[in-house]
Amino acid sequence: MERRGLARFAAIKSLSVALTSESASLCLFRKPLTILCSIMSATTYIPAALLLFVGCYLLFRRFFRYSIKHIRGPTSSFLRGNMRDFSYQTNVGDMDFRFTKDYGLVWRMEAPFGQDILAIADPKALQHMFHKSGYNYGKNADFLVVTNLLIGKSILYSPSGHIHARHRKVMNPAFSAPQLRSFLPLFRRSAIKLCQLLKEDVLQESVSDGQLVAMNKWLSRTTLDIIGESAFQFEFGALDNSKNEVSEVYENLFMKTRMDPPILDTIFRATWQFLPLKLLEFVKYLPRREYSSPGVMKRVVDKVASSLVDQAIQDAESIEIEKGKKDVMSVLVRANMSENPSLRLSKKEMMAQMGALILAGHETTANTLAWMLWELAKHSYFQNRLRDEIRDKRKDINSRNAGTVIGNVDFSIDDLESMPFLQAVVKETMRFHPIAYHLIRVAKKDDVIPLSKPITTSNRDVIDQVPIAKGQNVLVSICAYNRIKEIWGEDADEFNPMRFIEGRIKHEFKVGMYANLMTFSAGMRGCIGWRFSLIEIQAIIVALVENFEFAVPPKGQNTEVVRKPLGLMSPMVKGRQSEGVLMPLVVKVL
Ligand code: HEM
Repeated sequence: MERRGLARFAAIKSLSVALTSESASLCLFRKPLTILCSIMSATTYIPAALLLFVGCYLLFRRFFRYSIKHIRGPTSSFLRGNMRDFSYQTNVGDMDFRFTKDYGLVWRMEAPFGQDILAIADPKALQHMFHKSGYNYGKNADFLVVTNLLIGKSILYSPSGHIHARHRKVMNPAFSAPQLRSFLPLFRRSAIKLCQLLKEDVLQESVSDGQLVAMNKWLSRTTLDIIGESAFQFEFGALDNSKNEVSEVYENLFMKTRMDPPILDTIFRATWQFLPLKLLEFVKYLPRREYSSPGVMKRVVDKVASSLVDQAIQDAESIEIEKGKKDVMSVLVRANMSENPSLRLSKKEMMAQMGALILAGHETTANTLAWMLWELAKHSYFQNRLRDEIRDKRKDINSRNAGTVIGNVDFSIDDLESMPFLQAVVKETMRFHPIAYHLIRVAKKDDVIPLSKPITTSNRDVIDQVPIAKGQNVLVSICAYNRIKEIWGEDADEFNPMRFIEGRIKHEFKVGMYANLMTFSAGMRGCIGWRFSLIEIQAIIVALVENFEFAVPPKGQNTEVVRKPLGLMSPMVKGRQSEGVLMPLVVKVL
């Protein structure tokens, strides 16, 4: 409390200095005050100058560039903007669903210092931004700084279009459909190992009607092992519970860095977009957990990554091994080596890609699976229907293999793809629980964003396009787009996989890369691992539903699950947030 008070005092002090003192330069020329001024300058003039600069810039934007002040939206405070609505929702989407109801598919919010944010869920606007605007909508400073702290300058970081295109070109071959199909046996091995562990080590035989299990923890270990083996032929050994540094630093990473951010921190971050990225690299020295813990993770991943990248480079030089090694990193290293030397990724960039794959491809899939199990636990009818489909397919597989000595005894990609209800459950979970619920983009030049549905402004004008100025912050509401009733049906606020079977979804605009959802984003920066993730999810969910029955814990056991906004939507139990990410389910062996 005391420290917060001091920080608040410092901020108020710097603001008052900015407003009342004479200019810093004049001060330095007055001899008696010189020493005092130079001591004060570091603590007061720098933030004061920053605030003045931000203030002038915002005034300039408001009066001389396109303003979006006429777009309707919620009220906000000048210092905090709408950051409370944004970061302190009980459940991800509470804010977006309320605002789309009040204002339509486009609304205006504010960041600190009255900076406007244009929030968008409109499909035509999203199609324009993600498919028709090239690299005109870049990532914001907050995302760039934090990913750089966490993993370095990977594909996720690349601030400019040409850097990103270079990364993507080298990475694409590792994510081709045939390459990913070859991973299914590996995914199934891990899924079956998870089932064995649950049966043998976790669930007690004496408890016949099910036992409470923190399923998220097991799913997270499984997906970490999978990404280690398939991406780098590296065994994290997370399922075997062998304590390893990587799974330890990842545990509750998003909670440590993103949960309930203090308001001063939010205000501080709001100034980042006005500062050079090089300068912002120094935030890692700030004595706060938000900025120091990503560095700890980076050091741990770098230690593993350095030798793995060296090994992959050595292997790529040997033609024999080249034919054998199929892990993502080996394919990536080979693609890099055949690239024009001036376009090749450096060793540091390759190491950062490893961090990116662990960061983007581990908890995302684990959390999606956790929400899928939760929905199946809540809707036993859907769970039983899925299990029936799996058992029917199992019979087909067994009869296909009958009489063969070495047959294809497990589910193939074709088997999974020919299970319509499984496909529908995956799509509906992706729609209903988009793990990356928001993206923030910044316009790199003036633009006019078209809308599919006109909106009424605060001046009562009806408009079907929004002109914006270079530098405009845009919040892409993935969670709101995925719930638009005109697209997904009147029951869009309910979990119902049948919508994908009955074919009652209306797509006028091509938006997302999978099922026209925005869950994997879209366009040039869309998720490179979407196919990887879908095969992995199917491999795991089929094994779990075939072997276990899932139910939600009985009421009154203090197990109400909420969708916590931690940058990544994470399950937590209301009132037990200090326990970290948690999805408790009653699990029974079948
Ligand atoms: C349910 C699972 C997943 C979801 C919902 C998801 C979602 C996303 C989204 C929304 C983005 C765009 C981020 C942005 O533009 O700021 C993205 C990018 C990315 N994802 Fe995924 N992802 C998932 C799984 C995976 C997996 C399994 C991998 C790797 C094996 C992966 C690797 C990546 C990478 C490397 C990028 C950056 C692509 C680029 O900038 O070109 N993701 N993901």
